[in-house]
Amino acid sequence: MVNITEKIKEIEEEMKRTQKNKATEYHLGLLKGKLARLRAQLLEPAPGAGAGGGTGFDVSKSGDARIALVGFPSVGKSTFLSKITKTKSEVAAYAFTTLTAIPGVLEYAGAEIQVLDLPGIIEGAAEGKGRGRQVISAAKTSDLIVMILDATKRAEQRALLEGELEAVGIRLNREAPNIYLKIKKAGGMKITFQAPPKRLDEKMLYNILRDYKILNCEVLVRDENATVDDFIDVIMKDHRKYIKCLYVYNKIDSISLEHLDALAREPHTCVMSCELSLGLPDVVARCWHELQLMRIYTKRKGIEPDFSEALIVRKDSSIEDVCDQIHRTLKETFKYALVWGASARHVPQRVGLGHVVADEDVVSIVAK
Ligand SMILES: Nc1nc2c(ncn2[C@@H]2O[C@H](COP(=O)(O)OP(=O)(O)OP(=O)(O)O)[C@@H](O)[C@H]2O)c(=O)[nH]1
Ligand SMILES: [K+]
Ligand SMILES: [Mg+2]
Repeated sequence: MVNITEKIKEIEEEMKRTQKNKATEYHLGLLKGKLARLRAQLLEPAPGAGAGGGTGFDVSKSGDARIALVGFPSVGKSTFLSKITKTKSEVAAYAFTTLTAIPGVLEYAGAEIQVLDLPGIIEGAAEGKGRGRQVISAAKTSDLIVMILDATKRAEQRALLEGELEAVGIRLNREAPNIYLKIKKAGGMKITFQAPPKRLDEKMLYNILRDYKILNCEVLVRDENATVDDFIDVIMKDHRKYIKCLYVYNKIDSISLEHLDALAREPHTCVMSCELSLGLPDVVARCWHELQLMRIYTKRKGIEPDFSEALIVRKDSSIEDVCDQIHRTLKETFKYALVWGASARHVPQRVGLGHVVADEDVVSIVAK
């Protein structure tokens, strides 16, 4: 493991030394590819390795979605968990008060959202410092990362943390690159660009693919702005996770109004003071919004819909997903469904399993 860390350092240093220009472009691209491969290796648990591997904490998923609280020590992660759930996680003024993952349940809009309070991570977490790798593995399993930041600390903390998450393949608030890659058994490499690329060329992709020992494949670059990093992300797609992130600045009781105002205007950002219970409902509402969960109400024939209890489904869910939520075997006897609400073209609309529902639709399933 030490060896991989050293190799990573070596490559990072070589990249720093290498001037960026047309002549070094290919070499830098290759180094980036190597770096990505080594970082992925670092995250594989070593054979026979016990704790400290890339396995996260032993907390099973529950509820409708999972939120991970990630941040440096003593920013107020545990205080936040204790405020928004019934779980009490230990709070103290010293770093590393929390040593493992503490799950709580946030009840909101009829949904149960699991919130994981995690140990603080420090610089170098991605390389295995502290419990960093375990924390990051846990974050990787979440539907939303809530990055808690200390409003009284330097502005760089945010970029530092993002860097740690990036290094292990987490991509925050981004979509997978629009590049198609199909690995084949024979036929050589076929590289096509949908529009003239601005930051890539065929030779560069060819070199990187060869370095990854991918000799037979089909590539279609659909995005003219795609970069080498995007291309490496596509090759490494099994090690990449695209997760939403909400940045939450805590301790605004201790900063000026001007500073607070500037922080609150950053994208994907909320501000709060757990100590003064300021801004908490807003943070929770933003979490709900970012999770993009939908509430579906069911209705039996001849009876008013049941608005007291919603089924919680993910964004873009279909009637099939709704059936699966109700009962494992329901779709076997499914005949059609009637839908009232935003997704219905006329009410009620008669639809099949593939119909995509909208938030707060009312659905009545008709069985064979
Ligand atoms: N001023 C101020 N202090 C706060 C606020 N929220 C939490 N604190 C204090 O910050 C300190 C750290 O809080 P914790 O909740 O233990 O922080 P943590 O991020 O869970 O820390 P670790 O588990 O050690 O990583 C405690 O002394 C809290 O009382 C706040 O809104 N304002
Ligand atoms: K603490
Ligand atoms: Mg804590």
